[in-house]
Amino acid sequence: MKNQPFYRRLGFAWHGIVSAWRTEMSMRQQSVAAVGVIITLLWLRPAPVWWALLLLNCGLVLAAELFNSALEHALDHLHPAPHPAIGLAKDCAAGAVLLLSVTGVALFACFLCETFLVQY
Ligand SMILES: Nc1ncnc2c1ncn2[C@@H]1O[C@H](COP(=O)(O)OP(=O)(O)OP(=O)(O)O)[C@@H](O)[C@H]1O
Repeated sequence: MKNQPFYRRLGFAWHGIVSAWRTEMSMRQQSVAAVGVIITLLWLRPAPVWWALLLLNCGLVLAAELFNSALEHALDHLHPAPHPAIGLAKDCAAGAVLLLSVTGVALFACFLCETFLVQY
């Protein structure tokens, strides 16, 4: 399955995103939050640096969520029985999503402060 044509690899990646959307509630929640950020950017039209920072953070959260989901699928398949190492690995992956979500909220708060408190 290595070195497939580009359109097929795109299909595999799209399949992963759609599967995560269907099976993971947190993926759907993070996607809704990202859409909210995009709507806010389109509404307030801030400086390009805010677009870059906020879109980058949204992308990082969703990518971390996909990695988290990938790890869960692989671990559950390879070792279905409970084990402390499996639990710790899943907790670390969830921690990565949490950290990026916290930076996203902090960034969004800074953006709103600059827009509504500093400018007006
Ligand atoms: N096989 C296991 N052995 C030990 N602990 C586990 C195991 N599977 C899950 N856990 C514990 O349960 C938690 C939740 O795991 P689960 O696979 O249900 O993820 P989830 O609730 O779908 O998380 P997310 O919302 O990030 O997708 C893990 O973070 C871990 O602490």
